[in-house]
Amino acid sequence: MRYAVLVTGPAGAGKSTFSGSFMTHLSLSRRTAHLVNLDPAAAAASFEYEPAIDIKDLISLEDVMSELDYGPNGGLVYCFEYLLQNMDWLEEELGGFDDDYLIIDCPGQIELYTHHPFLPTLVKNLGRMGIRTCAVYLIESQFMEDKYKFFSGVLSAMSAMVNLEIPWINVMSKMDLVTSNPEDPSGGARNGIRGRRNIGRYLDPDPMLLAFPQGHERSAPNPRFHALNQAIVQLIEDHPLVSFLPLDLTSSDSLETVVSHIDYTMQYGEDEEPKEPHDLDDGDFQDLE
Ligand SMILES: Nc1nc2c(ncn2[C@@H]2O[C@H](COP(=O)(O)OP(=O)(O)OP(=O)(O)O)[C@@H](O)[C@H]2O)c(=O)[nH]1
Repeated sequence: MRYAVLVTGPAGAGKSTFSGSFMTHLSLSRRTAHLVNLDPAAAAASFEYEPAIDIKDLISLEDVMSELDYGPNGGLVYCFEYLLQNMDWLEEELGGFDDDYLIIDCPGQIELYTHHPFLPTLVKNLGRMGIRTCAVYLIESQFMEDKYKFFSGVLSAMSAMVNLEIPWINVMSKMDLVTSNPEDPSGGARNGIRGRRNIGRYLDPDPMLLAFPQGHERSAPNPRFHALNQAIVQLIEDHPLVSFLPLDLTSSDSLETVVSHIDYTMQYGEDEEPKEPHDLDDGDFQDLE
């Protein structure tokens, strides 16, 4: 069985940084992992590890824009259409990786997750190739600075989950930016981000945050939107699909927790055969001593 984790989320959410830390974590746990870059616009410098498979070897956004005169968004759509027409390329590239973990770093254009058919089609193709896939959807902790921005993040996560229909984990990234002082009377507002004492209402989104606007946090929304806000509250209450795992990359325990959830969600290792003694190398015996 092969496993793939799609690392998704809006631009700048920390997908490439998380993918790099995830790679390091798996390698320290003596697990074989490979990075796959699915962003045709990604700069080589954005990767901590060189991708084993890179969509830019098939097609790059830069070439599409210069040769076909597309803009960046139309160009990205063209690149994904091209990828889907050339799945044999991906299949061939993936052919050499048996029994491995693939970390697929995706582009940050939100429309790719919410309404384009590309990722669902890609996931179907990965399934056909015997690759079990789950998605990690990152939004960054700065979303909690503004509850309207935060709920827009919750709704886009929900929409992406419904569009992809695969095992799914939502992650609140960059938690190192959130103040850790529970006694802070401003709730961390002085630092621009709410303190940890309020975090629970965001990690497990409390729709009531939206229902009763607090005038001092931000100017109250236009009354014309009250009914809309109520409807969103109702939607989130009736369908509590989204909750977030906090990710603080300065803490190895935090990363370990997120990786354990990913393993569990993908049922990683359930189909592995027990190792025969002759499959073990010297290092394995040292570990057992
Ligand atoms: N403080 C902090 N900064 C982070 C963390 N993760 C990423 N960043 C910073 O956030 C910025 C964006 O990070 P990336 O990993 O490139 O984000 P991305 O989602 O891959 O970006 P796109 O591919 O452009 O969508 C960079 O400046 C990172 O250094 C984190 O856990 N904590």
